[in-house]
Amino acid sequence: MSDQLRASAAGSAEGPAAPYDALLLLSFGGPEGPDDVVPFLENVTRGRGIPRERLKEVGQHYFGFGGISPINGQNRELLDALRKDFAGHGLDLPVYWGNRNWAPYLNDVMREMAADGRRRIAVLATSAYASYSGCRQYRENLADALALLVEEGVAEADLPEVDKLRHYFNHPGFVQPMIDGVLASLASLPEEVRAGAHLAFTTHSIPNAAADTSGPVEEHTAGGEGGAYVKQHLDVARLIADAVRAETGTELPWELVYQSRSGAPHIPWLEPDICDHLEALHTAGAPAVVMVPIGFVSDHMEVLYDLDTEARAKAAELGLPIARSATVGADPRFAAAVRDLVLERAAAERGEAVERCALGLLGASHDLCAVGCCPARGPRPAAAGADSPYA
Ligand SMILES: CC1=C(CCC(=O)O)c2cc3nc(cc4[nH]c(cc5[nH]c(cc1n2)c(C)c5CCC(=O)O)c(CCC(=O)O)c4C)C(CCC(=O)O)=C3C
Ligand SMILES: [Fe+2]
Repeated sequence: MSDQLRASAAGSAEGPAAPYDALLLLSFGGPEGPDDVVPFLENVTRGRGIPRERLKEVGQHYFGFGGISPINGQNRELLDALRKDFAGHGLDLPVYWGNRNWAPYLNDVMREMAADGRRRIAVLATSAYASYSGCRQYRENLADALALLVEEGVAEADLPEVDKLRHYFNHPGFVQPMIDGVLASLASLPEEVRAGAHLAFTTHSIPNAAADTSGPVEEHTAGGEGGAYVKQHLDVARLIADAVRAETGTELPWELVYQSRSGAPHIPWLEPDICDHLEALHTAGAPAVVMVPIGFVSDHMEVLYDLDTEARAKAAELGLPIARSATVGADPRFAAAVRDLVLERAAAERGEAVERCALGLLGASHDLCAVGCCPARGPRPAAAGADSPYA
């Protein structure tokens, strides 16, 4: 693009989202057909030390659904919802979408945004909580994409600046749709078991060591207690359980459990697993269970296979009535929450005082990840944090 074009595009950041001139939806990506499955899994697990057996097994989960992960379609729906919401509120902010592990790849979208003259990009990751996989790894992906642009000849001074929006696990636009989902799931259970149903809040298991070092250094723990990752999930679980009690007048027992464990068997990951939990609940005489996938933003493969296929089969085997509540997906309240996060951060970056919307006990999460937040196993550059090599 000519310098003149770049200058006029760069000057376009005015209005309530200034200094931002674009929003990037940054996600995981997933295969869209049988031929994509193996290369996708290779992208995901490169250098991550996942046993072959586990990969074969996960490949079968995808092949069972025709090799198609629902995640890309769900992100397209979220893109539509965001564009509708922005347009409906007079917010003139282009929305781009890029993934870590599958097309449209982040690297390509970053190149496109730079060519379009975007200079200051707000980034929304499709992960609501702190963890290496859900936060720092995305920041590393952003740094890699910027490094690639430099390799391709873009001057460092011309690189777009990227800011990752704060964790939104406790934003009402994320929590409220899940509360409604749990109420709907409860209503779907046979009436005679409803009042005694357990709420099984579930999220992705991660290695205990990664959980312990999740979030800012001051929140790190030792011995598998779980750091910010577990603390944030417990806050959301409590919020939803309290709201359900307020709505139904019944206090339902609840637990936070885990799913989708990967890695080598000798390395400890967060437990208990949802299937073991269902068995324990059944043995203890629980009449029914609602699985609440608070760890996920949409009903992607982890939800479709690990909960809707595997855990449901376990419950059927036990004769345990079960329901699974919806993730936020493209709920308009979530789209509105994203707009709120963009405007909040924009105002903060302009140096204005901001009111930050957050439920629960933890308060709004930080804007900028400090040095040592969710550390990687080895040193790798990460953008959009205090340790970023970029401006
Ligand atoms: C915390 C977390 C989230 C939630 C936050 C977020 O959403 O980001 C998440 C999401 C997702 N995980 C996904 C898929 C996979 N995750 C894997 C492996 C791993 N996930 C991990 C963690 C997380 N993962 C970890 C610590 C590993 C071990 C390898 C490593 O240390 O990196 C593997 C390899 C095979 C396996 O072993 O399972 C696959 C295929 C998909 C796409 C689903 C679809 O296609 O619909 C999504 C949204
Ligand atoms: Fe994963």
